[in-house]
Amino acid sequence: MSKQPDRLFAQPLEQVPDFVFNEDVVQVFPDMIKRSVPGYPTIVENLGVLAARFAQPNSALYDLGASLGAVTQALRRHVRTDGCRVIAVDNSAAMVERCRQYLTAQDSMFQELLPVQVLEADILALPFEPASVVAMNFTLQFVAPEQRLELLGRIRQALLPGGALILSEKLRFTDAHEQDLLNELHLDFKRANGYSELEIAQKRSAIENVMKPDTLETHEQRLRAAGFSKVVPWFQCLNFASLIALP
Ligand SMILES: C[S@@+](CC[C@H](N)C(=O)[O-])C[C@H]1O[C@@H](n2cnc3c(N)ncnc32)[C@H](O)[C@@H]1O
Ligand SMILES: O=C(O)C(=O)C[C@]1(C(=O)O)C=C[C@@H](O)C=C1
Repeated sequence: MSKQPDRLFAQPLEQVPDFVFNEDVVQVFPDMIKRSVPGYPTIVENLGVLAARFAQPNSALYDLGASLGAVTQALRRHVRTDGCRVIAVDNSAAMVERCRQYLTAQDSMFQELLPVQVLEADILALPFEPASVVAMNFTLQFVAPEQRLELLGRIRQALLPGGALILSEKLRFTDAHEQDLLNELHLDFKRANGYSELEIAQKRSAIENVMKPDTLETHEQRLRAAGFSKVVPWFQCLNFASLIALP
């Protein structure tokens, strides 16, 4: 994986453009996400552990919004169920190209990894195959809010009995005090990871139009409306959480 440090927002920009997952972001992405999302390494590794419990023989495991394939790798490290294969999907050409390179390098180093297919596609337009595990790690927050329910409904339809959707998201809070506290603590996390006030402020303007977090209650209600029978939060670190949704 690229070890390049994230300095994308270190210099003052006259106008901060909306955040896009382009080549510049790809170069620094592993460093950016680890220094920006509290608990990210724990979530990724345990996604593999969780998936191993829900994986059904001869089924697809999806990694939606795979970026550089960190979750795909965790699935391949932990799932040992016969006949499973991973389908990693992302609509950023730059991400997909680098993801394929990383996965090919892994394949040449390790035997017995699950087969993987990397698709450059929009998850909003993708017909899903029957699947036992669908992982969406910090991807739904980038989908337009009015399209989220329909997407979750299609995922629910594709899920096999005994399977699960694992959904990780940044959260928003209706209680103003809770929102302010967790937001401030998240900024402290970024500061502790070496981001300057300028980097933090410019990144915030870059993502505020493209990333729209929901409250935990909105997630739970929408997952139910999409046909999921049970929603179990399994991880939260500050304002970032991960949920297991059962069909
Ligand atoms: C925050 S990153 C996900 C991080 C990754 N899952 C991980 O754990 O390392 C969000 C990813 O979702 C992708 N994405 C956003 N909207 C998408 C869509 N409609 N279809 C496919 N991919 C999408 C972006 O290109 C980006 O790579
Ligand atoms: O909330 C923030 O400030 C973030 O930087 C979060 C976040 C994310 O949750 O995906 C946003 C964009 C980058 O992909 C990495 C992290």
